[in-house]
Amino acid sequence: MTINQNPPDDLLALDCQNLTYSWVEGTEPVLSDVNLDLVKGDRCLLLGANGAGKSTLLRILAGKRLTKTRSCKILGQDVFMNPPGGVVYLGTEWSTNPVVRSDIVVSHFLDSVGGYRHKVRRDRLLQILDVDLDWHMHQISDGERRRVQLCMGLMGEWDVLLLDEVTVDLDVLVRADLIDFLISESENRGATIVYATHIFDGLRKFPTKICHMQLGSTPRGIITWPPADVPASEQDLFSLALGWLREDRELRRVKEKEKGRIRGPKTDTRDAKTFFEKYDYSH
Ligand SMILES: Nc1ncnc2c1ncn2[C@@H]1O[C@H](COP(=O)(O)OP(=O)(O)OP(=O)(O)O)[C@@H](O)[C@H]1O
Repeated sequence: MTINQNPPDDLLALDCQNLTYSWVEGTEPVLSDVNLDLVKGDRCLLLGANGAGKSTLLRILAGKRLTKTRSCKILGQDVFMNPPGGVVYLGTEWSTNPVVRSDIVVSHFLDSVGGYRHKVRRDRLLQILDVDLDWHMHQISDGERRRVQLCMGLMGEWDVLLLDEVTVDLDVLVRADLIDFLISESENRGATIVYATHIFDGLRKFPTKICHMQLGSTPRGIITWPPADVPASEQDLFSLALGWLREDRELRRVKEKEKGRIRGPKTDTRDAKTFFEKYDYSH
């Protein structure tokens, strides 16, 4: 595998150096010395275990969290102090907002967020995402609501897209068409994408870069994908992720054990006995 090194500055879409972040000041950082630099047109897959820090990183890149380190730029601009235009962040929390679950018709909803300004792209996305403009937002499924979110987020001409596992509830056909659309956006317009996901089905053609997020850091840097030194038959994202996540779990266990923390069942069973004595499950 080859590591990406020193891209020219004018090509850099995303430049994040030694980013460190703690949720609560003075506590152990959840992100530590994270490095992520991508050139325009890159499609980067962010891989990591639950809790590794992927969402935290994407939210920081989207300018939603203030960090003390001033080392995070998109298209040459500080993501928090001087946020660049053309950045779209799509996360799962959107669908829990009561507004997007209210009795509003999809056509009105999309117009209210500027859909009329992007009619050609909006109509193309309506096709790809198989969205009915007459749906009512409070009467559609989670996956259908997700498609409306994607249509809303993608209809403008974004330069950088930060996707946080928003394809998990799409059916496989819509997901495959969406992946093709994203690939064409980066190839034809030089748009840059960072995509955090745990699902690797149908992603073979997607990444040009891979970043392994391990317990809040990026020990492997940015890996160019597909790797020139690995035969195509062995370029399996699922196996790669499985190997990395096993390694992460071992490392995490060692670190937690040093702090006296252990996951899973406790060795002392007194609490469990008390629990079963207290509640009668025989009927
Ligand atoms: N609001 C919060 N306050 C404090 N800690 C938080 C908060 N949100 C997340 N964390 C912690 O930050 C760490 C990273 O969380 P994050 O959501 O970034 O992980 P992730 O890699 O996106 O995980 P997943 O794959 O499960 O989505 C976790 O240990 C989590 O417990």
